[in-house]
Amino acid sequence: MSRTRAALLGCGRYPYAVSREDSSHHMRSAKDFFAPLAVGAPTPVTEVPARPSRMIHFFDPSNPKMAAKVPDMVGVSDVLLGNLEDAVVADKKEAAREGLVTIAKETDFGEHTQLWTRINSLDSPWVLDDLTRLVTEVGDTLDVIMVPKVQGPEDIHYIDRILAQLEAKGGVQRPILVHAILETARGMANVEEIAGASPRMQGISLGPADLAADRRMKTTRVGGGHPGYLVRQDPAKGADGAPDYQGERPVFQQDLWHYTIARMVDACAMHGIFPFYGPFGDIKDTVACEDQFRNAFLLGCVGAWSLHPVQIEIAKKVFSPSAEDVAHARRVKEAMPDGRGAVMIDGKMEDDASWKQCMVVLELAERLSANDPELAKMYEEA
Ligand SMILES: CCC(=O)SCCNC(=O)CCNC(=O)[C@H](O)C(C)(C)COP(=O)(O)OP(=O)(O)OC[C@H]1O[C@@H](n2cnc3c(N)ncnc32)[C@H](O)[C@@H]1OP(=O)(O)O
Ligand SMILES: O=CC(=O)O
Ligand SMILES: [Mg+2]
Repeated sequence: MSRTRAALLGCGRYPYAVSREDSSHHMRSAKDFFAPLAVGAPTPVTEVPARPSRMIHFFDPSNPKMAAKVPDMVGVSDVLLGNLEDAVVADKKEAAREGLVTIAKETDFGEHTQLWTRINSLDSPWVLDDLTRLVTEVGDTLDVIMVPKVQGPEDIHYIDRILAQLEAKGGVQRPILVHAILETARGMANVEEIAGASPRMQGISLGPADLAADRRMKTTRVGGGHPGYLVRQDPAKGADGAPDYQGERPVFQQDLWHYTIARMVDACAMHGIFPFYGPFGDIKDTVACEDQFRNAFLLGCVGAWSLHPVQIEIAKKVFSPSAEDVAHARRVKEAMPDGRGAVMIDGKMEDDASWKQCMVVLELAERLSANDPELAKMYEEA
């Protein structure tokens, strides 16, 4: 804040006055960042556990058919998420919440499948009961709470404190982590602060549907590309040497979500949390779904949402490194065991930096294959 503006606002204590532009007022001191926010709450984690989360499979706990499928999806989906927010109609909100409590109590999720929920938005009439009921009843079974329509770090601070209070009340043994959906323009502008707002932050998902609406983008699709978002090749020259504007000109479709995903990935990487692509609404278009997921994977995302059982397999395929990439990474590691220097492999230069790229692939492959014998076999044979 300028001196003049501080004087005009009547805060003569400049430079100590805290302005809205100064983000430091959002932060707790570094020393107490990892202290519990309520007496009796579990100690926050200092590092987010890197559990396989290639797909976050959504189900509606108020839908008996979907609920009945949950036990069979344990071990199939890395994450099962009981959705309470959008897609669950208002008169089913309580049934969905109670359905999720029952599922959490009655299902053995084993070692490899996590249980998440997506609560209603913070301004809704349901969210307080969502949190109170779930955390005190099944808090030890819930791994992550997904918070929709997060606008800024203040939303995470609210969730952080109330979770600590409820964990203490319910005797929850380990902290429940928090995942934010990036689906408002303000959330987008604050994405770095959201990512670093609490030690509970596990990750962020892109929510392309709500984000498109909030930004007033003119697409009615749920994620994926758009044929109208393109660049066109220059016109060829006609017989007279002038541009032939009527001739055929190839067009190249561009990625509508490139900026958003890339920025989200940077915010997450900077804070040691995990980025995810969100929903792909065209369930029947499994090819384009795979393309969208792969774009996100290549840019750094660790997983995507699955809205229908058919999308689980797509995510598994895309978010597990390919056998070819694993084989290449191993060759680089063998050629440069300590990751230093420069070598040629198949006519390509490899050095300290490309060695690190290879380590990213190998570490992910190792982590995933520890839970998945089929994948382990594929990598072994690669
Ligand atoms: C866009 C912004 C967002 O917030 S996205 C996140 C919110 N939306 C959701 O969670 C949607 C979840 N998915 C669904 O509601 C359904 O999959 C939709 C898209 C409506 C399609 O359902 P439906 O027409 O029944 O598909 P289908 O006939 O091919 O289903 C075959 C069998 O599979 C079941 N199924 C369907 N989806 C799920 C699911 N997500 N989890 C578990 N089971 C699912 C169906 O019930 C059907 O079962 P059955 O064979 O009849 O016993
Ligand atoms: O919640 C997800 C979205 O795309 O909106
Ligand atoms: Mg949404």
